[in-house]
Amino acid sequence: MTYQVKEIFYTLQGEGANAGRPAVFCRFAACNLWNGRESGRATAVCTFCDTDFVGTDGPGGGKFATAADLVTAISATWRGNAHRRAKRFVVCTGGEPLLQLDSPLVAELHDAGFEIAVETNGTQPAPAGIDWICVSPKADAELVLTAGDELKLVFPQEGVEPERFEGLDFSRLLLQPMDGPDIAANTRRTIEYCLENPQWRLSMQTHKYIGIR
Ligand SMILES: C[S@@+](CC[C@H](N)C(=O)[O-])C[C@H]1O[C@@H](n2cnc3c(N)ncnc32)[C@H](O)[C@@H]1O
Ligand SMILES: Nc1nc2[nH]cc(C(=O)O)c2c(=O)[nH]1
Ligand code: SF4
Ligand SMILES: [Mg+2]
Repeated sequence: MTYQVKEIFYTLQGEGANAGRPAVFCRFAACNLWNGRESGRATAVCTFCDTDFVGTDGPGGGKFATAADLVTAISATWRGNAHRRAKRFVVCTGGEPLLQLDSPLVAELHDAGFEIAVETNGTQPAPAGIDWICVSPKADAELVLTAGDELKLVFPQEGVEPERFEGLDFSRLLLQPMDGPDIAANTRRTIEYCLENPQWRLSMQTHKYIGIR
């Protein structure tokens, strides 16, 4: 299969329980919950997206004919020194990565020594073998991925109480303030929610505050 990738870059994971960990980000093009165009935002299933995932024209982006080709590009983007305590780490995101991340790509990434994380909206099944699954449910989208390493709910979302997700099989429950015009108020509300409901922890988008990608 041909993989369509918006961009590939090396940075620190900014969000969630792995925040601060060096990673190659592979941002797959396209999403099933928004077409990515501003004109379509208001009528999309997911309306608050902070990301440009349209096309294959970003840094390191392109169309990759095989899993091996894509892994060659991801490997070339990793620039950490080898160390016994630090495996190479790739975060597959998008757009919606589970529209494209398949078993051959999982196998090639593992063969190249990568630990694989995914950031997903949870509407698609995941291929076996992914090492870290982060699901971020969207209010109006059916959730099919009900287990993983972290559930990271963007907060607040109209019509969604975090409680809805507490019975699912996730190791960590995280709330991430919704970025946009109300980020200050959303951050205060998220902090207050966690203080009152300590089964939830705060996930900040730290990269936005420290000025990295
Ligand atoms: C751009 S999405 C791509 C992966 C996947 N489509 C998803 O939604 O999880 C990456 C992460 O950013 C979060 N996100 C998107 N827009 C956001 C916003 N305005 N504020 C806070 N988090 C946001 C998503 O919920 C998700 O956890
Ligand atoms: N530094 C950094 N961390 C991130 N964590 C999740 C991201 C995403 O867009 O999926 C992201 C991102 O875009 N940059
Ligand atoms: S599901 Fe993810 S990529 Fe798609 S529009 Fe929403 S936040 Fe953006
Ligand atoms: Mg992002």
